[in-house]
Amino acid sequence: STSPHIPYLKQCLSLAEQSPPRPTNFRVGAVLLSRKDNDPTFTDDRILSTGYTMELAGNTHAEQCCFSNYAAVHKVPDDQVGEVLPVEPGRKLIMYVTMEPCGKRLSGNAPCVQRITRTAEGEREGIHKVYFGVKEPGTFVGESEGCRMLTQAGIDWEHVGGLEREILTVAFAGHENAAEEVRAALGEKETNVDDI
Ligand SMILES: Nc1nc(=O)c(N)c(NC[C@H](O)[C@H](O)[C@H](O)COP(=O)(O)O)[nH]1
Ligand SMILES: [Zn+2]
Repeated sequence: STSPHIPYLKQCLSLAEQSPPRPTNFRVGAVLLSRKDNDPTFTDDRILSTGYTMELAGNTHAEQCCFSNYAAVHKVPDDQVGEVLPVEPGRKLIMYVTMEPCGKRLSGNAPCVQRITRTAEGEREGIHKVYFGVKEPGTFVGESEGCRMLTQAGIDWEHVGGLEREILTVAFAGHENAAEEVRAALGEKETNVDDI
């Protein structure tokens, strides 16, 4: 049986496919939900928001749009989204993203890990756990920092395998040599001539 996380990653992948292809980033999709504790089949999940790369104006990331969409619905500025996310006993806030949240961005804009950690303030736990389908490839920032930074902030995370090829194919679509980058990111060795 497939993991119960897979349908959510597939929903994130559908979101990512709506992102305009660019050589300067990855096409990513994100879903934010509230989950009841000890609910192994996720029957009582409540979707709170979704987002995809460049859904909103400017050089925006999927996770950023997901939070920004929620903040807009609740009529607060983006940096106050933590104050309007639901705090409900016996429920946790969960984020699904096709790709590991960024710890550093070439543009210098606030990385998504920072946006995630900032949802916790005072009594509010904020985001409890992040599930993603691939670690960030080294294309832009080399060794990814996202997971280490989440751990440092006390936020749990988990890589859910099974959709890597699909997720990377969508993510790299705007890149010059997308197919080769997907293969490299999948860790497939180049087949050089003397190996044939
Ligand atoms: N998790 C994630 N969600 C996204 O929506 C997205 N576009 C990236 N991409 C990560 C990549 O590291 C940055 O896109 C580059 O570092 C360029 O930085 P900018 O995006 O221009 O700030 N990562
Ligand atoms: Zn990001």
